[in-house]
Amino acid sequence: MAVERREIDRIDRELLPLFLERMGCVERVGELKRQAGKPVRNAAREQEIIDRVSRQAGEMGQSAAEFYRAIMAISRDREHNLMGGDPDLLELEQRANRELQSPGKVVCQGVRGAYSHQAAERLFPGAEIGFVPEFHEVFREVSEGALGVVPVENSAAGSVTAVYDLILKYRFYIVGAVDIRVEHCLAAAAPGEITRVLSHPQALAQCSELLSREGYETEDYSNTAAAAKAVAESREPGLGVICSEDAARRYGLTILRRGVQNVRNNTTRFVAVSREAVLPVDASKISLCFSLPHTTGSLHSVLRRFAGSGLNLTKIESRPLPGRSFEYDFYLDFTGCIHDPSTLNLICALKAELPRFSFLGNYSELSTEEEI
Ligand SMILES: C=C(O[C@@H]1C=C(C(=O)O)C=C[C@H]1O)C(=O)O
Repeated sequence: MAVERREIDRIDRELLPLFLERMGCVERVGELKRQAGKPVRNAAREQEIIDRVSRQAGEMGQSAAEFYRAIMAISRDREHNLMGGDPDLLELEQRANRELQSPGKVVCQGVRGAYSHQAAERLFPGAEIGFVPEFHEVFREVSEGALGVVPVENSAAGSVTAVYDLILKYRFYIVGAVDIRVEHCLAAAAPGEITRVLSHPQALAQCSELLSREGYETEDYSNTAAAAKAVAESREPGLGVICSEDAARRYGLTILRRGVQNVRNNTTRFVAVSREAVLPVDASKISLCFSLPHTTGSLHSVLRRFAGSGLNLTKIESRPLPGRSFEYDFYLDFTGCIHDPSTLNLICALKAELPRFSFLGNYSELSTEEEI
């Protein structure tokens, strides 16, 4: 094997100067494009190269194409880097507030005592919190300057797709995130036998084991905290509710059982949205969105850029574009800080190359553990 390894080393010694020479040419092409105000990416030229090397490489055609796609992605990143990046993003990175100014109004969906309310209090302690019945109303308030707090994902039930659709529609900035432990309890207006239980269908589903074991009748309600309020007001005997302890206490209910959800670790992630960007120096999570052309490997070629920059992807969600057949917007979270020059360069490159691209923010995430 030693002989072959020496051969490989020799080939690598010959490849490296060629690679560097090619990068030198790329830099000169990049400079000419900058002077001419031309975009970095030239898809037709790249396709020509891919077709040529695939043909010339015979049965290794596919692998050669893959190899050249990687080289060209590296070349484009170099060109973007030399061009200095997207002026709007560079300006935003420099100028955006490093800290959230004292939050004025904070708005969430539901009523007092809802899990959204807990999330808003964790994110913005001491702020004035308002409530609206629907998610789209939260976004409308944000367009008028409020901060919004909305749920995006539950560890058992998955993404809240209606909220992702609004995030993608409005493209406000995400300025914070928090994980809230969803600990349901069974409560009633007074101690005694329960026969019927009100709650949000999600909460009833999350407590299905207890409900069927006890043979309770169930009734859907718009919101867990609103159900708690209704039970407190009705005082109907035998009527119970599945809600948070906080909501039960808030509406003066008697807690009959705690921790009644099927799964012990049930967590919902909330994000804070704002019209204004806030980019703390120690922010650790970046969100962005874009759409992709319907071509083989288009998502892969984007994801490879993250891997190549050593960035860890934590979430990807695709949502259909309204009014188009099977075209999608992608929403992405990854760990990173926009103030890191190589990360900023990657975001600028993606902005220049991807349709419908938006940088949605850079923030830190509060975890449930910090609560205990
Ligand atoms: C170098 C260029 O810029 C980009 C990189 C390419 C490459 O590495 O071969 C090809 C096309 C462009 O997308 C160029 O336009 O030739």
